[in-house]
Amino acid sequence: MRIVIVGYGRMGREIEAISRERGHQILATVDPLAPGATAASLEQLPPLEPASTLENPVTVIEFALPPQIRENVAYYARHGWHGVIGTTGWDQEREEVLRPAREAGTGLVYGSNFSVGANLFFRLSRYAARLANKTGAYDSAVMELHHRQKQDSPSGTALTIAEGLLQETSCKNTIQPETLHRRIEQEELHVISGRVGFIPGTHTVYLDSVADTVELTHRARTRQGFALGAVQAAEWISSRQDVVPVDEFFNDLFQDQ
Ligand SMILES: NC(=O)C1=CN([C@@H]2O[C@H](COP(=O)(O)OP(=O)(O)OC[C@H]3O[C@@H](n4cnc5c(N)ncnc54)[C@H](O)[C@@H]3O)[C@@H](O)[C@H]2O)C=CC1
Ligand SMILES: O=C(O)C1=N[C@H](C(=O)O)C[C@H](O)C1
Repeated sequence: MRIVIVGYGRMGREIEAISRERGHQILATVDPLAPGATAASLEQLPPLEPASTLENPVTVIEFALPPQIRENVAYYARHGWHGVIGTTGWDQEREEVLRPAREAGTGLVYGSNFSVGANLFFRLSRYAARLANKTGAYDSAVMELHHRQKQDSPSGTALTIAEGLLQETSCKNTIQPETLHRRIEQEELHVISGRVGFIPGTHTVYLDSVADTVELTHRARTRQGFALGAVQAAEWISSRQDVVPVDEFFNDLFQDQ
C-alpha cells in the first residue's frame, strides 16, 4: 500500500512504524509542527506520482487535530485518496465533513477508536446495557481517563460508548458531558472525563443498582493497538469505494453482521 500520514505526532509515528513493519510504503508525512515531517501542509506536498487510481490507490491515515478536518477530507477526495480518519472531536459536523468523499466515491473509514479491544468493548458494553435495561434496576454512566496532552473532551471513544448505551437504555436520551452543579436528571447519561499523566486511554462503564455495581473497563496499555487497527483498516478500505464507520471493518473482522 502507498500511504500518506497526516498528523505526525504520537499516533502518526506509531502508524509509520507499523506500516513499515507490514511492508507498506510511506510516501509522505504531513504536519505543521512535528520535526521530521515531509511537508507542513497538504498544499505544500508535491504531486504524488503515479496519481491515486482504483488499481494503485494512495491511502491516507490521519490522526491529527480537528480544526482542519473539513478541508483535509475534501483534499483527499479531490485527489482520489482513500482514507482512515482517526482524528476525534468533529462528531458535530460529521455529515458535512464526509460529503466530499461520498461524492467522489473514494473509500473512507472513520472512528473514535481503531483498537480491537475497544471495539470488543463497544459491543460488550452495549450488550450489558441491553440486559440491564430489561431489569429496570440499573442506572448507567461512562468515565474516561487520558494523558494530560489530550485536547478534546470527552474522548471520542467515551462518546461512542455513550451513544451505544443510549440506544439500549429506554429511560435515557441525552449525553451529559459537563460537571453538574445540580442533581442529574434520569434521562441524562453522565460522561465523566479526567486528565492525568500519561494514560493512553481508559474507559469504564458503570451499571449501578441498589444491590450492586457492574463495572466494565477497557484499558489501553500502549498506542500500538490503535495504530495496528488503523493500518489494518487502511488495508481494508484501500480497495473499497464507500464511506463507513469503523464498526463495518470490525463486523468483517469479528464476522458479526
Ligand atoms: N481513533 C483512534 O483510534 C485514536 C484517535 N486518536 C486521536 O488522534 C488524534 C491525534 O492523537 P495524537 O497523535 O495522540 O496527538 P498528537 O498531539 O501527538 O499529534 C497530533 C499531531 O497532529 C498535528 N496536526 C494538527 N493539525 C494538523 C493538520 N491540519 N494537518 C496535519 N497535522 C496536523 C499536530 O501538529 C500534532 O503533531 C487526536 O484527535 C486523538 O484523539 C488517538 C488515538 C487513537
Ligand atoms: O487522544 C488520545 O490519546 C486518544 N483519543 C481517542 C479518543 O478520543 O477516544 C482514542 C483513545 O482513547 C486515545
